[in-house]
Amino acid sequence: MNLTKPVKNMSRYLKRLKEDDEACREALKSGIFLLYHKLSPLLRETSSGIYTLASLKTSGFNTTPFKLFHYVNKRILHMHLYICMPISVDLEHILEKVGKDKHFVNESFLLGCTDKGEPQFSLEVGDIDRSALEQECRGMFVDLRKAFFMLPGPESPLAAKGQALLRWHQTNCFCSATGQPTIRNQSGSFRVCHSSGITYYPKMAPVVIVLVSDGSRCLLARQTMFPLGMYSALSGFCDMGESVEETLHREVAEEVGLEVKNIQYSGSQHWPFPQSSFMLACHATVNPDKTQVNIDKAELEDARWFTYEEITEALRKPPLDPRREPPVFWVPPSYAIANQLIQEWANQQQLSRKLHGLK
Ligand SMILES: NC(=O)C1=CN([C@@H]2O[C@H](COP(=O)(O)OP(=O)(O)OC[C@H]3O[C@@H](n4cnc5c(N)ncnc54)[C@H](O)[C@@H]3O)[C@@H](O)[C@H]2O)C=CC1
Ligand SMILES: [Mg+2]
Repeated sequence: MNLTKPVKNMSRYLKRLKEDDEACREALKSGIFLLYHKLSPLLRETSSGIYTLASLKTSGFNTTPFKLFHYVNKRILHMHLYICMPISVDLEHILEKVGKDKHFVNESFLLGCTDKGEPQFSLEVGDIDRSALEQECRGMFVDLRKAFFMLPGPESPLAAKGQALLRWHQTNCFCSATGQPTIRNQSGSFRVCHSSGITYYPKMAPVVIVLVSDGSRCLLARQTMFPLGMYSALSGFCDMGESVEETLHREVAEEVGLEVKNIQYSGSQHWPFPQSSFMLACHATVNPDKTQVNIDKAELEDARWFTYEEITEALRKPPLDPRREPPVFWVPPSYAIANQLIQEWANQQQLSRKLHGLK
């Protein structure tokens, strides 16, 4: 069975790998592996100075994305050209060199599939000497928060998913009912306690994130732990049994003392921080004559209404460069769903301004 051939029905194929241990072990032989050291993903710098997730193979060939830059409307678009480059050493060989048995790859977890049908896995190598491995793999392990700023857009969610799955398995090795070890299936889609019969599945914590508008301004807030100058949309974890709408009303009332209406769903995103959050993004409005914020100082450092002009200027700013001073006011980068909400709000404002003959 050649598992690297393009697969017509990717979802069915992945379902099979998730559920069938034998098929998953077979897929490992032709898989692509993302390595993590203490949950930090392995990145590689390409010849053009761009960072990418280092993907290793067991078959002696390595897929390396090469990127071209393209300017459209003053925005940089990354264009990926995937080419197959033979590498002198493969993952099994590397693992052997750093003292690991080649069967160590069986400890990987299934992440998904490339669009060419190649199965992707994440593997934690935390007990291996970090610098020896970095040297062998010609890459470096980078903290995920930092990696998010370095990786091209489409690679960040994959890096996040890989970390989330590894973290979940690391923290669910024992059954909370019996204290007995839990055993994973080959793909890592669940763990079972054979003593109690309980099956544990990887979990995400639902979080509602909402951009509140008063019609001409939007409300952004910052927590003390945010990077200097960054303001984001309001957010909060769902309590047990709550609907998205209930969480949204409660969080806005708790954090800024406002009453919202006209809730509109925008989109969702898996977010690896603080553990594994499932962000549900919405827009909502307040009555324009009831906009006085009453900040809960235990949760937020500040919350302010921002004008269309302030928002469009913040959106125009280039991605944050960690080597430079952060700007006085900036919004979360494009890989965060908060940015999508802010962008949508700005587009909506632009449209209604045009309709009213404003600039
Ligand atoms: N991707 C994005 O665009 C954004 C993502 N976020 C994420 O949303 C998360 C939640 O937003 P916050 O305003 O901080 O939530 P929040 O307003 O509910 O406050 C956090 C507090 O809630 C409690 N809590 C309840 N359930 C929890 C759980 N399952 N895990 C952790 N803490 C829990 C803890 O006491 C914690 O200190 C943040 O940690 C952040 O990573 C926040 C803004 C933007
Ligand atoms: Mg909050």
